[in-house]
Amino acid sequence: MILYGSHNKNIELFPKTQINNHGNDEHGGLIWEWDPVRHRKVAKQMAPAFSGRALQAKALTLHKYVDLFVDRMTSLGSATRGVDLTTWINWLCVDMSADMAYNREMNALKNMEEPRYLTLLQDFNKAIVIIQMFWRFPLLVPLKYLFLLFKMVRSHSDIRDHSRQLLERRIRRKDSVEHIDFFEQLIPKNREPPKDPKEMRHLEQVAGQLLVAGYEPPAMWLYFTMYHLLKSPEHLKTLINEIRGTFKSYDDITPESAAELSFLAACLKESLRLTPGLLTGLPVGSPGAHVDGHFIPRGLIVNSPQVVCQSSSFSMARDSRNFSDALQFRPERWLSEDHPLYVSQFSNDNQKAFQPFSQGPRMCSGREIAWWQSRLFVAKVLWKFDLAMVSGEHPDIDRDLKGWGITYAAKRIVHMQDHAG
Ligand code: HEM
Repeated sequence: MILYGSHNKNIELFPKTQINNHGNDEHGGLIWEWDPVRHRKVAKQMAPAFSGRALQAKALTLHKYVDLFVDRMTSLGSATRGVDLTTWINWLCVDMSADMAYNREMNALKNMEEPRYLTLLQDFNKAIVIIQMFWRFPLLVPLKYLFLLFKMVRSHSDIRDHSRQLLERRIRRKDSVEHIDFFEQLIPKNREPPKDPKEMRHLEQVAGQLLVAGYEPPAMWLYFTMYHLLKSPEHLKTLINEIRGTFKSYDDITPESAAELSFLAACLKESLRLTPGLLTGLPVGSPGAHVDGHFIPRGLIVNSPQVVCQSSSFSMARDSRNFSDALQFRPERWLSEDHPLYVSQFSNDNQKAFQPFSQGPRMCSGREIAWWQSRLFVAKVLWKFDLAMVSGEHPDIDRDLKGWGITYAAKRIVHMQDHAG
C-alpha cells in the first residue's frame, strides 16, 4: 500500500492530518479539509472547473498576463541593474491565479506594485511554520496564540474583510464576468452570498485556497526553471534553439503548440524534480496499515487519532537511489529513446519517485493548467529574450533558498534583452 494513492471510492485511507491546516475554522474548505468524506464532496463539486472545456476558457487569461509580463520586460529588462525575476514572476503568477480563481484583479503587473495581499501572504508563509510546529508539539499550543496575536492578527483580519467583499461581489455578478473562473462551480444558484456565516466562511476558504494553490507553486516552478537554465547555459541554448526553431512568430505560441516541444517539457520536469513546490511534505495519519511492507500502527495524538507519516517529494527526487546524477539539472533524463539527445545513463531512473502533484484523491486538480501556464511562459519569454545573470550575481539555490511554510526563493537579478532588438 502507498500513503497517498490508497483509497476506497476516492476516499483516502490515510486521511490528511491537521498539521497542514493553517486556519482556526471548524472545517478546512478544500485543501485543508481533514475529513475525507467532506473533502470528497467539495472536490467533486469543484471537478468540472478543471475539465478540458474549463481549461480552454482560461487560455486568453494566460496569454493576457504572460504578454503583459513580456511587455514589462521589453521596457525594463535590459537596464544595467537588470530585473528581480523573483518579484516579477510572483506578480505575474498572483495576477493569473486571482483572475482564474474568482475573476479577482490584483493588477500587480499593471500597476507595477506589490499587492498588499501578496505581502501579507508572504508573512503568513512564515507563520505557517509556527502553526505546523504547534500541531506537532501540542503542549506548546498556548504560545501559538501569543505569537499570532503579536505578529499578524490585525493585518490578517483586514485582508480577510477585503477578500470577503470582493468575493461577495463576485457571487452577485452574473453575465458580467470576463471569463469562467474556478469559483463558478461553488456559486449559489440565487447568486446571493449565503446568510449563514459558516457557509460563507466555507466559500471564502475555498476561494482563498484556490488563489494560493494556483499562485505559489507555479511561481516557484517558473523561476526555478529560469534559474536552472541560467546556471546551465548548454541546456538553455538547446531549449532556445528548439523554441525559436519551431515558432516563426511570437503569436504562434500557445499552450497547445508549446506542448509539442519535448525538450521544453523535459526542462520543466527536471526543474520540478530538483526544486518541487513542497518542501515540508504532506502529513497523513495511519489507520493501522502496511506501507511498503512496514506496519504503521494507529496511535493517539491530540486532534488526530493516528500515527503521522509522510514522504517528502524533495528527498525522494534528490536521492541517488532513485535518480542518476540526482543533484544535477539533467533534462535529458526525461527524453524518450528516439530523441537525439537521449542518454542511456538515465534509463534506470525510478520515475515513479517523481510525484510533485501528489497522488490519489488529494492529487493536484490544477496540474494541467499549471503545465499550460509554464509552457506558455517559458516558450514566450525565451522566444523573445536572451537572458543573462547580471554580472556579480552568483545565486545558488542550495545555499540561498529560504524554505518557509511554502518555499520562498532567494532573489535573482536577470538581464532580459530582446534578442531581435
Ligand atoms: C507547479 C505547479 C503545482 C504544483 C507542484 C502543485 C502541487 C500540488 C500538491 C502537492 C497538492 C496536494 C496538496 C495536499 O494534499 O495537501 C495540490 C493540490 C491542489 N492543487 Fe496544486 N499544484 C500546482 C499548481 C496548481 C494550480 C495552478 C492550481 C489551480 C488552482 C492548483 C490547484 C490545486 C487544488 C485545488 C488542490 C487541492 C486538490 C484536492 O484536495 O482535491 N494547483 N497541488
